[in-house]
Amino acid sequence: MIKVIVPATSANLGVGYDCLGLALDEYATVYFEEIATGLEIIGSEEAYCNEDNLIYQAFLKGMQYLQKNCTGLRITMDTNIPYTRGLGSSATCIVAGLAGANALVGSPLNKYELFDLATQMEGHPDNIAPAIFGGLCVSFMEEGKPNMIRYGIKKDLLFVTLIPDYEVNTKAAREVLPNQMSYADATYQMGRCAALAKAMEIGNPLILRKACTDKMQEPYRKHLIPQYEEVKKLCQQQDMITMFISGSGSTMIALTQEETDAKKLIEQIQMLYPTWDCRLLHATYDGVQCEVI
Ligand SMILES: Nc1ncnc2c1ncn2[C@@H]1O[C@H](COP(=O)(O)OP(=O)(O)OP(=O)(O)O)[C@@H](O)[C@H]1O
Ligand SMILES: N[C@@H](CCO)C(=O)O
Repeated sequence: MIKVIVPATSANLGVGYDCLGLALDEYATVYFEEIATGLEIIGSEEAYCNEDNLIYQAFLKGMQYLQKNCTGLRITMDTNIPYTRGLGSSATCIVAGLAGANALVGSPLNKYELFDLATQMEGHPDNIAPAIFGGLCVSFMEEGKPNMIRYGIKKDLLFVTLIPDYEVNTKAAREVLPNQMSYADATYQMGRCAALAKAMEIGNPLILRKACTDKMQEPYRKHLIPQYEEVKKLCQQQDMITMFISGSGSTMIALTQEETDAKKLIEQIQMLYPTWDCRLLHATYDGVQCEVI
């Protein structure tokens, strides 16, 4: 049996639309076991217990790429990563399925080959890179192939993760974005994106605060999160370094270096929105891990 562990990821970090992504210390564990025949899926929501399951689709893609077959498969999933909330659940499934197939046939593929295959499925590399390599990844596409470089993350940065009780589907959240932006806005964005990555690495709260003001996607997507403005105001009152939409939402992440401030914000949000799931997360350097058990 193969055991695969994949971290949750937060893409964009405000200004890094489709190119920045960070691995967080919340994980999905997926077991792959070859069986005599058929497909068994355990631990996923009922709606995903069929052949359309994204983990299974990625597993099939991996097998097809490796030109291998499997008689039947049991997939068992144990996850703390919420679906369709902006914490990279789709990337987790894709990476798990491909890594599971690879490990089942003796791991012929390296992480860069998995990165390429997984990005083909997800369509953009920003969640896939940290799900595979861990840490803070800057990625870009060249001639249809993903490339990435990894930054460090200052250890004391805390990610206060506020998960609403409703979904925001990535496809829908991409449809609300305009097709073009001006040179002035592109310049605004590039400077902040480059500065943000370095500021995360060295832990510079002043630059993080200024750099994390996005013009490319948050102004359009905030309308999909009715509590966005209220949460943002609360984060400012609580002196959080910054707050951004995680991936395509609905999750929002506030950044702080003070654990007491993080806990206070969580208390306030839980009083206001008792059905939300609030977690205090940290960055992790652990990308996907596979083990034969
Ligand atoms: N446990 C699961 N089993 C099967 N499919 C899943 C599972 N979790 C997520 N998915 C698939 O991933 C889709 C969610 O992907 P989507 O990109 O909308 O959200 P996300 O990856 O959680 O957020 P983001 O990309 O913004 O970080 C679901 O509709 C489903 O197809
Ligand atoms: N960069 C992606 C992340 C979500 O998959 C987006 O914002 O649409």
